[in-house]
Amino acid sequence: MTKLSVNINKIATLRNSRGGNVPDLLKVARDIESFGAQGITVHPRPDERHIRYQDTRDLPGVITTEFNIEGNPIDSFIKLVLEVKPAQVTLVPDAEDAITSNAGWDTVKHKDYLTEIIKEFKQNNIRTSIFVDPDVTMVQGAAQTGTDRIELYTEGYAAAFEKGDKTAIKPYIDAANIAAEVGLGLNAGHDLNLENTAFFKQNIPNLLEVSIGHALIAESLYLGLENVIQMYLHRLK
Ligand SMILES: CC(=O)[C@@H](O)[C@H](O)COP(=O)(O)O
Ligand SMILES: NCC(=O)COP(=O)(O)O
Repeated sequence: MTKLSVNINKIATLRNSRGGNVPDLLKVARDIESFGAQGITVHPRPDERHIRYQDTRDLPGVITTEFNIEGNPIDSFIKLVLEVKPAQVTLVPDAEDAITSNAGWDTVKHKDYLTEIIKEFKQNNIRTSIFVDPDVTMVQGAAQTGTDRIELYTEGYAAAFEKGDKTAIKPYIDAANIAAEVGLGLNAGHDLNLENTAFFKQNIPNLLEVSIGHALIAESLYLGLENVIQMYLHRLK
């Protein structure tokens, strides 16, 4: 079975846009779990434009499924993760000014750096995952760092799939096979949605977990809008 971890960054984006507590991030996280999702993912960025560091501290008090914290391991992030002790930390090499994550790690170039950070997280019983492109060398490099898992960066697959190009799955299959060979657990995420997730799951062996946020929240709006408009119309009769 592949677990679904819902990334709630976009709920925080909406909340922050008005400065109050609507929608209530903690309530949404609990609801997501009660609807069956097996995990909650957050990606606190240094500018706290969506998830705030305080959200990350508050969530473990209300959620009961797997908590996954993603981010670039700058000092404040490392400190936060060691304080919160989530089930899993996913290391992502995103620049501070990036709109969203846009590349995986160069696990060969950053081997020593990653090895040191991963060791510290693992000593604190936190499972580690590294965000990587579907590149065999990068997967092999990840194995050298001692990480438990990798997360395959699926933006390339999602973009090609949208254009009708299903051959883009090929490097992901190769990467998944190498991951299994070298003993790495496999996660995936970025731009997965209701259209492209089933094909990905059907073709990728040993897929343990996907984290999905942006599309899932947009789809929830589309699929919920009709119901809510009817409820308003009823009140306005
Ligand atoms: C690591 C990754 O793939 C990202 O999708 C990320 O977690 C989303 O972050 P934003 O919500 O800031 O775009
Ligand atoms: N790790 C990927 C993630 O958490 C969600 O990415 P996206 O669905 O918001 O693109």
